[in-house]
Amino acid sequence: MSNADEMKKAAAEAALEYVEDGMIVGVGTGSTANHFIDLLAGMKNRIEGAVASSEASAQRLRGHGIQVMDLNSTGTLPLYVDGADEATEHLHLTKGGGGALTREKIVAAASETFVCIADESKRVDVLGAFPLPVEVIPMARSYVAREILKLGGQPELRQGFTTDNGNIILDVHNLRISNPVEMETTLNQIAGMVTVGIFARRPADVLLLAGPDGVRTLR
Ligand SMILES: O=C(CO)[C@H](O)[C@H](O)COP(=O)(O)O
Repeated sequence: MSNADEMKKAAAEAALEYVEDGMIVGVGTGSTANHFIDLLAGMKNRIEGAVASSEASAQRLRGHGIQVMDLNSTGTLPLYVDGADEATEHLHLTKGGGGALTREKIVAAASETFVCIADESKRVDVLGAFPLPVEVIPMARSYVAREILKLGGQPELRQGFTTDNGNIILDVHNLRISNPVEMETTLNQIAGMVTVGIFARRPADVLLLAGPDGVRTLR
């Protein structure tokens, strides 16, 4: 494997091992998750359906003839498969590069097993080099930005972007996240904050990390 896209596809392929007959599968968002959706299409007659973490993924799933289900009618999902912007060996993640972090966090929380799929460029020792996305209620934009500045981060409005929930995204630069659980908890307390793109309180259960020599499984 030479390029990042081939590695993303290899990680997605490895995640198919976790799909069992009759499952309702939670499906994430982004280019790696898109590979997973396309591969899942080959098993569509064996699964009951899927819950999508974004309108974009729901559309792609439907395009393959996979039934998209409402999380309110499925109960706990056995499996959630999604990509990440950054991942540590502790399986702490940052997510939300595609702006779908809120629904991703909901589906991850409602799933028994969260399998994260990524190419090795996503592997980091400390989270925070990739600007951390946070979803914010529009009227709280300035207030939340000031609170983030106090924590040492540099918030930047994602221009021209509205989430599936009608909110804005601030991408936070220069935040060194040495204690992901603590930072996630602190940011979560800010009024007007909808979702923080740190997935540490509910980390991945399995990380499938694809490199030039194959896919490594971290648990
Ligand atoms: O969190 C996400 C979307 O909100 C994605 O999982 C993350 O941005 C990784 O994307 P890609 O697979 O395209 O590299």
